[in-house]
Amino acid sequence: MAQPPVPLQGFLQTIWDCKQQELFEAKNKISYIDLEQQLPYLSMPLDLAKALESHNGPIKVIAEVKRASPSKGLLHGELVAPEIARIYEEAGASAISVLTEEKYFRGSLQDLRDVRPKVKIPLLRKDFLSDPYQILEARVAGADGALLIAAFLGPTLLQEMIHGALEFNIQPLIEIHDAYEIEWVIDAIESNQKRAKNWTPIVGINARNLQTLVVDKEQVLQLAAELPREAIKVAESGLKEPQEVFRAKDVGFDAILVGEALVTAPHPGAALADLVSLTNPK
Ligand SMILES: O=C(O)c1ccccc1NCC(=O)[C@H](O)[C@H](O)COP(=O)(O)O
Repeated sequence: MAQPPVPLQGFLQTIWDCKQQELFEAKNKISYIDLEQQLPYLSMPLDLAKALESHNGPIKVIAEVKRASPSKGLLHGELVAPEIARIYEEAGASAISVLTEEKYFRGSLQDLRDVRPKVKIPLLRKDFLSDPYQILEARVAGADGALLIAAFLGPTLLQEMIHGALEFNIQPLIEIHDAYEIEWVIDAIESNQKRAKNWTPIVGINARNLQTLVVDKEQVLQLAAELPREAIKVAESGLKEPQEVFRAKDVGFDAILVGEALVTAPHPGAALADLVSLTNPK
């Protein structure tokens, strides 16, 4: 099995090993070539970047389908992915993130397949991806975008995975969590923009350090100014309070990604509608 391209610690090392095993099994079940043969029968993905661009207007919300998490355990064990996805769309989500990781988040690619025909907004495959095969899997399952985590991939594999995603018309949400990783992202964007001229990069700053699982929301706000100007900016993790959403908008984020606060709310649709309307004066 492949070794991580950069030294990993804590949760990221654990999940690397787990995903390598899963990848090995998936490739044995269905080959890359068999997946690729399905491409001509798929419709073009929806434009995730366009859906998230705020143009300095109201902040957009990516609502997450999340049953469990490594940091909190079970959040909503009975959650039915296509049902909550419909609720999210009706409540004003601009896109939906579907966690497909099985062991720690209790998600699946089947969730993505089930959600796709039920909503008309873009879908993001949220997982720990390190092989173009998984991007192809995402595309075939109906995703429009895929999360690529800089800390998990390191600079070289990050560039290659972005390239792979763009080849399949999947828009990457490139996730960083510190200033060091911003350099990798800038390099990856520059090298891929030479190949994909009309590509609008989407960059997420995750408040959660994925090695330690510690959440630092202040750091996210400070890092926003360091991101490339042309990038669509997404603030991720731990967001719940109106004040946090206003501050995210003030420092230039286009969108926020919210999971736990929605799936644990008594009425996820109402909780999402509140978040969506906060920065929307209408
Ligand atoms: O949520 C976790 O505990 C977690 C642990 C390790 C790696 C990733 C993790 N979460 C993935 C995410 O990025 C979040 O699901 C997403 O940003 C939404 O966050 P939240 O609103 O705090 O559920």
